[in-house]
Amino acid sequence: MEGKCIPVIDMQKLEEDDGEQQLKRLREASEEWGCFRIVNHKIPSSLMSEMKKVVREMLDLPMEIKMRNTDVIAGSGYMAPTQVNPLYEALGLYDLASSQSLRTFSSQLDLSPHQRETIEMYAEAIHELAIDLGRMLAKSMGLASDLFKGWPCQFRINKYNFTPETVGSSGVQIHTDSGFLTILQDDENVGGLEVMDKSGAFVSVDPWVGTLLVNLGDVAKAWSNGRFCNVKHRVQCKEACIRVSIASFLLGPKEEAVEAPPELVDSDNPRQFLPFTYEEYRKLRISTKLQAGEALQFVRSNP
Ligand SMILES: O=C(O)CCC(=O)C(=O)O
Ligand SMILES: [Fe+2]
Repeated sequence: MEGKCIPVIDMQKLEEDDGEQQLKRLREASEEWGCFRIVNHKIPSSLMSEMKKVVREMLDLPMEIKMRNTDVIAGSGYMAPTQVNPLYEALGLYDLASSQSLRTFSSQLDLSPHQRETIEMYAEAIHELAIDLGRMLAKSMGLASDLFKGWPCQFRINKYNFTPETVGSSGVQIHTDSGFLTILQDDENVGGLEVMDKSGAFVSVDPWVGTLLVNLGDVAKAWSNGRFCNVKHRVQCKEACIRVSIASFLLGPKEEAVEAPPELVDSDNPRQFLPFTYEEYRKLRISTKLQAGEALQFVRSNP
């Protein structure tokens, strides 16, 4: 049973004064898996299901409207199906904490007031959760501060056009997420997501309504001086149903470089990565087509 394998973190317990045990679990999950489910988070399930409804409506818009969702940073806008991932398409919104960006996105897609409002509420709640999670991850490493405030966040709304003919084929190729952390609202009915464990085996992630999945990305690996795992994952077509997911990425610092805090560097743990900006790193991943964390080799201190 897959659900047994992915660690589960209770957000409510984490926020309690005596949350030491949960913090330890969080650190272990981040180091061993780079992936965990969160339960008892503050996002109302009604908001999650309303957002999913709105997202489906947006993905059902005609192609010429979806094409208006243009890039703000490299690769942040609409992605049509390609030869590599023919079953996959995505809409994107950068930066979800900016009301101007939300307005532009909504106008480009001609969204209704209700759709706009739902996206705004969801963006606000997810952003708050991402910052909370960042604070807890820092705390789990013995660092207490709001290190991740002001880091931009991006939405990616994914649709997988699975049919009976495509069962067994790939929805999205193996990759790591480039940023610090991802909060994924996966499809509540349709499975297909698989994460790689430390031994290199893929573990299926079963749908679990009302919970959210967290993945740590390449920036988390660099920021933690190699301690956190940037989890490799992919989506496989396992059933002939449309699959929809909402990924919210807390990317990296806007202008400053990604660097491990000095507390995480000592003679036993020398600095593993050179400072780099998130934007440089994102471009590097795109230009090298190295999507599964391999691009980190170019920013290693001792290549
Ligand atoms: O659709 C999913 O469950 C995963 C999507 C994903 O990995 C991503 O958007 O980076
Ligand atoms: Fe991903």
